[in-house]
Amino acid sequence: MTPAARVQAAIELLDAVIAAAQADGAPADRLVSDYFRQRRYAGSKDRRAVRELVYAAIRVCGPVPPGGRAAMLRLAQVDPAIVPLFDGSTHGPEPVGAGEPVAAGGVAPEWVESALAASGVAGGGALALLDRAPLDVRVNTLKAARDMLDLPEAGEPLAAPNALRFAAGTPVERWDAYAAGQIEVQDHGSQIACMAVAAQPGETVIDLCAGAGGKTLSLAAAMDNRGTLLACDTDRARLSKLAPRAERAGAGMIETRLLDPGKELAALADYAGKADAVLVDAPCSGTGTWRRKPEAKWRLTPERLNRFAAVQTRLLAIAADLVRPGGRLVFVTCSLLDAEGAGQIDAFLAEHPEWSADTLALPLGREHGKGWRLSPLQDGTDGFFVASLSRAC
Ligand SMILES: C[S@@+](CC[C@H](N)C(=O)[O-])C[C@H]1O[C@@H](n2cnc3c(N)ncnc32)[C@H](O)[C@@H]1O
Repeated sequence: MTPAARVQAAIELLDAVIAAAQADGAPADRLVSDYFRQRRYAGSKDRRAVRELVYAAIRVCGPVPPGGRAAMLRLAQVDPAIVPLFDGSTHGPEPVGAGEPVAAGGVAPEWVESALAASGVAGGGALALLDRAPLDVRVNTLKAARDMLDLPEAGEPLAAPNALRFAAGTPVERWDAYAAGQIEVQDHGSQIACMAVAAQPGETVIDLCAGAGGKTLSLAAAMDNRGTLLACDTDRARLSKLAPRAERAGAGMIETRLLDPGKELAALADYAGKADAVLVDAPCSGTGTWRRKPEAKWRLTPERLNRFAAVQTRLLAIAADLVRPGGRLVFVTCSLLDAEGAGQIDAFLAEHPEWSADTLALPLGREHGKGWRLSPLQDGTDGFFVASLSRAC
């Protein structure tokens, strides 16, 4: 592909990304893979270059752009080398027309930027939400120790005791240590959020929103595979990915339970008031994960945010019924919006006087409201809010 053809391909992909974001369609990485599956003539350098252009354009547009060309013209304002590639060549984009619309810059749609600013995330803190994320792995202590592991590349040891950092794109999933279950890909912030659960061997722990089990596997390692660890989710497809991962990790203790939305407590009646700890890694807007999915900023609407917040409130109440007296409830969202973090905890504590917020002392991050915050700017992690609550005996 010529450089101009790559720009045209990126424009077509951006059109698809913008449409999908507004229709709650496929994520950008899937659209990019599908695009190239139908264009086998594109080589790996072309694919990488087009992908870079697409993601760079998403990062430099704040509000939803009017179209792919407008998004690419915004990128051309930041990277002037792109301007001459609008050359009208056979597979390249048409020359720029007079008065052609250029997408607006910024971090995110204005209302989202305002909500972030009201939550203490503005300026460099907001811009860092769109940084490129490195690749973090967790050494699985059920199978290996960080200091003893022999990997093709030496990773940078991080603050979480089993975390190693590599450059983005490092092919860790092709390494023998990955196949052997000695390492798992997991953001450093996610590893630190799991530390807030303080899961101990022999305990009864419920991961209420386990998804494909990223945090469940970390809990199983902390519990040294001893005790009861129940992984739940309402999404069958996600939860079904956990079993093969658990097998690779040697985490035989994990049980799974598929829940019906609205009937969670009935399905968990055998655990009511019995869990030592319940982790609620709640569904959220994902403002803390824009480093990996920058187009998510265009998916968010005030209505969607309200829906996430309502589900979080409900999940907190469900989790509270599962925790034994003296036990703990850990609430996590990968969002830096207070509506999905500190605000949720304030509302929960106001409604549940028998609960109190614990003081957290995690190796990275800082207090935020009655919980803890990790941020891309200050901690080099995805953005997280974490709170640990205790139920009086
Ligand atoms: C942030 S994701 C979890 C990620 C996962 N814990 C990890 O570390 O990879 C939130 C999950 O909550 C699940 N979920 C949504 N509503 C739920 C409900 N009512 N009960 C349990 N899980 C729910 C979603 O299907 C999704 O997998």
